[in-house]
Amino acid sequence: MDKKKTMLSGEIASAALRQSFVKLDPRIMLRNPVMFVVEIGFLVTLLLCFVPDAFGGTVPRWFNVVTSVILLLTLLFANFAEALAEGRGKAQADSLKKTKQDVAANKVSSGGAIKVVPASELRKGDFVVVTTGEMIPGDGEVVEGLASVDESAITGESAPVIKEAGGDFSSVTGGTKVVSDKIKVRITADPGESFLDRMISLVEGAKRQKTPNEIALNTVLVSLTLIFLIVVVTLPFLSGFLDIQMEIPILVALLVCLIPTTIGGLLSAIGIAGMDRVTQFNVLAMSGKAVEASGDINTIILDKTGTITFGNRMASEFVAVQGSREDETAYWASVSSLQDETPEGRSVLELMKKNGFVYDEELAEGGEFIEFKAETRMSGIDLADGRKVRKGAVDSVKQWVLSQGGSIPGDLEANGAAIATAGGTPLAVAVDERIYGLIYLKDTVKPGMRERFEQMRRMGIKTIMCTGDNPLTAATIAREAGVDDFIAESTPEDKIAVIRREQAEGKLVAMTGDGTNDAPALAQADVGIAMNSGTVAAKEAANMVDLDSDPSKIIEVVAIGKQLLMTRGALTTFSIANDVAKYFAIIPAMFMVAIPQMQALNVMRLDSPLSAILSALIFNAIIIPMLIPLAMRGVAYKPMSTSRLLGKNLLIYGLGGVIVPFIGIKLIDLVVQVFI
Ligand SMILES: Nc1ncnc2c1ncn2[C@@H]1O[C@H](COP(=O)(O)OP(=O)(O)OP(=O)(O)O)[C@@H](O)[C@H]1O
Ligand SMILES: [K+]
Ligand SMILES: [Mg+2]
Repeated sequence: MDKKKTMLSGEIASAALRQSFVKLDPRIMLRNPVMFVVEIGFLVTLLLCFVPDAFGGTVPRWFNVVTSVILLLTLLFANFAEALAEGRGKAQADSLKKTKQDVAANKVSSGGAIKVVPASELRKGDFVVVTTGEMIPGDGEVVEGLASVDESAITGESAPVIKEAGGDFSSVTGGTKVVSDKIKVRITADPGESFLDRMISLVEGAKRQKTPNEIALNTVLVSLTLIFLIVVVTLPFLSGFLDIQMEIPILVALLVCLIPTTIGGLLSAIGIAGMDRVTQFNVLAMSGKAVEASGDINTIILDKTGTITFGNRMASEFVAVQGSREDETAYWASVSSLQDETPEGRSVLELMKKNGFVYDEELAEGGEFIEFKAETRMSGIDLADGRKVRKGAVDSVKQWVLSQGGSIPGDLEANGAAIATAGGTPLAVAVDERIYGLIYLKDTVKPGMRERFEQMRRMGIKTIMCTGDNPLTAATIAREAGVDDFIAESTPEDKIAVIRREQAEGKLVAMTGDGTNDAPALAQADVGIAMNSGTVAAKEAANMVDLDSDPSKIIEVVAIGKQLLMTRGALTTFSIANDVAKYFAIIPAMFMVAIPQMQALNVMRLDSPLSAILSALIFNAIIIPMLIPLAMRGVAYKPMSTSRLLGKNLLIYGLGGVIVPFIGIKLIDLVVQVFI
């Protein structure tokens, strides 16, 4: 495994080396104005190698040659950084493309007959049947049946997952394989628009666009470059008054040393590597902007079930209320769940069997199934004989019973509260105007949640748990998990409202979700992470998809985003501090010959003007490859508030940025003077 990895990185490195030359194309270079200026400088000194007196100068030819070589290396180093950062994604895209071979699909025609067609002919709305051993030919939703599916081609996770009709686990992805059973799938994506297609273009960086942050920083870098360009261009005129001759190659060297080449050369590598870190973490970010936004998040909205708790809310007990028996409660609980395909619904039937209670399955025949909806918080069945059976959130069922003229058993409230205070979810069971009892749905808080939320607090992030559950259960779980705030009995609309409220206060909000009812909120959030196991609607609304379907990963995504922003900030600080130091190395050297008093400014005691300039230029070049590992890996990150982080980084990278070049240039000067 390890061997394969190193071989791969060897391949990536050699491909990146090739790319470094390809990227010298001025049309590509133009996208990075700072490095484009270096390229122009390189062309000027290159010309001087062949025509030394093109501008009437007297600089020795060897100096032009050496300067050209250093400038070319500077360009190649910057290109190599970018190509290296792009490399892993390209390699991953290649392996995904292999998954995307054209498979045969069993298309169900309108008459019901099955016809084998190439997957590329499938369109949105088509139906296909997939059985054991077959590849799922396109993205879609299971409309019939249940199957275990091997999604390792996409998620890298080898354990198969269960896909079934109805509920939040119905979406399937083209390119994954059915390992047992049979499902009927409604295709939801046209060719070329599938998840796999999107994933390929994402990891390949084909659609990579500069993020708003990058554009802003780029503008600053271009402005700095322009300022130094003006300074350097006007320098010969100024020095003309002092009767000092300014040489073109020296001016080029000065310009390159002064403009922010370090960050200019590493900027795009930092962004690509940040996105790559998210991908390696098995989260697909639809844009670099989303990754950056996650670094600035102030508030995280999490749902309770499945995020903070394990989420396999299982019926664990039937609790009768005044006037009913346990077996009656169990009986009606089961009838209401006969066609309820949610995990909660199925667990009711399982508990029924386990406890040896019996129910009449035929009772449901001819009845009308009432599907669970987050809005109503109830599910059930309208029987053919006219009786209406419901189970659901206690409050909702109470309202429903009251609206039909029924009354509420005296001990319902207390029994429900007992379950809720223990962290469970009580579901009331009712037939027409009578409430029979409660179903105790059990769920547990995932281990380590408290520590995670503590970490978030140290980062200055507020956590809000939004749950459809009742206030008592919500309060218990919120307390156990240690979230900052919670909202109970929230509908999908409430989730959007919370997000909007936070955003109105100028906060950036992240949220995770998996259901169709989460889709609007996922779209409203600045960072919306959908679970890969979730519905198509959720995945389309979100700007990230977690392939592992682990909602608590949002916490690490935020950390990666923060690390990206910090790395960029740290290297920008370092780069600009560097340039200041180089200024002091070069300027005295340039004037030293004509004005001996300038020697006082030669604080670094560099050997000669030419060696001083060359040393600064060499340092300017090699600092780029030396910082590639840091740009790719990101700076070390510990959870703390943004302002403290900023202060700490300014100290390390600002001060370091001033000191390192003095030492580096002095050392290089010691070597260079041997040769000249
Ligand atoms: N299958 C079901 N039948 C009837 N009622 C249900 C069913 N599933 C859940 N409920 C009730 O509806 C409430 C809302 O459930 P839902 O799954 O929508 O919560 P949510 O908004 O997703 O938040 P969370 O995931 O944190 O619970 C639950 O608290 C429960 O009382
Ligand atoms: K520079
Ligand atoms: Mg839910």
